[in-house]
Amino acid sequence: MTRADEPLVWQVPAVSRVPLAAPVPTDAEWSGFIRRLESRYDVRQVQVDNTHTKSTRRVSDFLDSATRSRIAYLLPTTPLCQGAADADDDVDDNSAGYVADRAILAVYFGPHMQGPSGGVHGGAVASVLDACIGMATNPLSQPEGYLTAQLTVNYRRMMPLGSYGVAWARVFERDDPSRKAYGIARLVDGQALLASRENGESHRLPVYAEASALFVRRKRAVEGASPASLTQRSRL
Ligand SMILES: CCCCCCCCCCCCCC(=O)SCCNC(=O)CCNC(=O)[C@H](O)C(C)(C)COP(=O)(O)OP(=O)(O)OC[C@H]1O[C@@H](n2cnc3c(N)ncnc32)[C@H](O)[C@@H]1OP(=O)(O)O
Repeated sequence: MTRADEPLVWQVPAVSRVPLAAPVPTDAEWSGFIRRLESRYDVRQVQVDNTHTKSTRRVSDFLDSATRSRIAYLLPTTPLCQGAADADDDVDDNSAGYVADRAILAVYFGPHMQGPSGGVHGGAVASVLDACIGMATNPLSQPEGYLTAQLTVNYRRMMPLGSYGVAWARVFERDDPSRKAYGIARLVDGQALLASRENGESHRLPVYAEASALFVRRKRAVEGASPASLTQRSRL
């Protein structure tokens, strides 16, 4: 066997596990965190159909599995724009005209999202910011929905592994004739955010990353798709 025929063997040094700042939250801890966000920010968690049995599924499965389901999408209870559905509307009633233009995405960055030693992978951070702006742009996951055309991420500080992240996004411009929507998002430490809110502090929290994005609406709806199932529609 010549040297060229030898199988390539990667010499990977042993990697020691980085101790996390906070252990992976239990179900109770995670839902407690989400309920606190809901009450402080007048938002409600969107219940997504993640059963793989319906064509209505619109949840970002990739993020759901990457975070081991420690991810939550939250929308304002009071839409900013006109045409909001009445709070008592039936779930199937097309959720008429709900335009949020804002969204919050809560996520726990666990060991499976490691990038640099002790820090969250930049791709994971970008995905979270992208999904958050996507949610604000198209909160009902309409089938003729928006796709990311451009995403720019500014990484300001390394997000430590083992932290609760909260991203908030805002759509600041929609140009319907050209099917464009422009949005921004920021990622902060979720526990620091809640603590400052609950203590009535007004100083600005450190931003770990921020993004701006251009979303473009598809020309045609995707075949067979319909709006996402919002099982707690009446709470929005
Ligand atoms: C309730 C649900 C709960 C769960 C929620 C989970 C939320 C998760 C959310 C997850 C979200 C994750 C989201 C994802 O991960 S989306 C996945 C990643 N993105 C993609 O795959 C997109 C791929 N690209 C395309 O499909 C097409 O290129 C698109 C659709 C984008 C445009 O192709 P289309 O043929 O339709 O466009 P057009 O040529 O008619 O142009 C129309 C206008 O747009 C302008 N333009 C177009 N492209 C660009 C560009 N790149 N930069 C700047 N400008 C651009 C263009 O100049 C024109 O403007 P004007 O000249 O008229 O002024």
